[in-house]
Amino acid sequence: MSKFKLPFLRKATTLNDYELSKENIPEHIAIIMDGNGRWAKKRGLPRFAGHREGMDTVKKIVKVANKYDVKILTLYAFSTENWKRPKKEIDYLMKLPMEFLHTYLPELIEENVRLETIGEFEALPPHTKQAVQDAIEKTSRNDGLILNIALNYGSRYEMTQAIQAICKDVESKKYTIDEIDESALNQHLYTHHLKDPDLLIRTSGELRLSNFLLWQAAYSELWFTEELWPDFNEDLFVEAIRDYQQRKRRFGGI
Ligand SMILES: Cc1cc(N2CCCCCC2)n2ncc(-c3ccc(F)cc3)c2n1
Repeated sequence: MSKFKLPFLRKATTLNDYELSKENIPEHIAIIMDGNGRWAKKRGLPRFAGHREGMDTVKKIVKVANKYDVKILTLYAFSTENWKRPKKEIDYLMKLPMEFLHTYLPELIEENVRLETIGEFEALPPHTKQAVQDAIEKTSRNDGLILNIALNYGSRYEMTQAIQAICKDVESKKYTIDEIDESALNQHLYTHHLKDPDLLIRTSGELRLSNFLLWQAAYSELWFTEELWPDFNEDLFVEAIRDYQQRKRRFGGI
């Protein structure tokens, strides 16, 4: 059960006791899928066993997001900081996209899911790029859930790249310094075509954003759970949405 249960809420025997209001489903949910290594360690398994179990949870949660009519699901699969991990682990992780898509692309197509990615795609290994690019093309005409995978993604890098692009635009007189506003920065982010996340979930009890969507999550509702990503499930997903629906969203107003 999540660590941050809202005390005034009626105690539910099961999450199914709560009706989710259909009209207030968060359009964009972003998830930091944390706790895979700890999941494996708790079971005396190698870390890659946690990543593999975590990949199965991705498949489950994509289905659940579709079931509750979420429009965009952004998943933090590999950060720019993850290159510091042991080579063996990186090599394993860089094969997961191919493995996921080899078994699950037909189902993504069947479920009308459109695959997208954010991050420095070109720096990924050729086999990873090939598998993902192929799946992006094969799902590009789908108009259902957008499954947006953050691969080699880092928010600070994303923002510095955007600032450099804006500086070049000013140098080339595309616009003046006074015309630089929030939308100018938005337009240069990987997520320029997506609405900001309404709800950001992080598993495994860590209470940090870890360089994920730092600009985009400025007004996102944050929801944390002690559960490790491989143990994340539909009940927790529904609990996060129900908590989101209970909160007043003010966007800085009163
Ligand atoms: C690098 C990496 C790691 C990865 N993990 C499993 C989930 C837990 C977090 C880390 C490990 N998963 N899970 C799915 C993908 C994926 C990537 C691209 C794509 F088009 C479709 C699926 C993935 N990619």
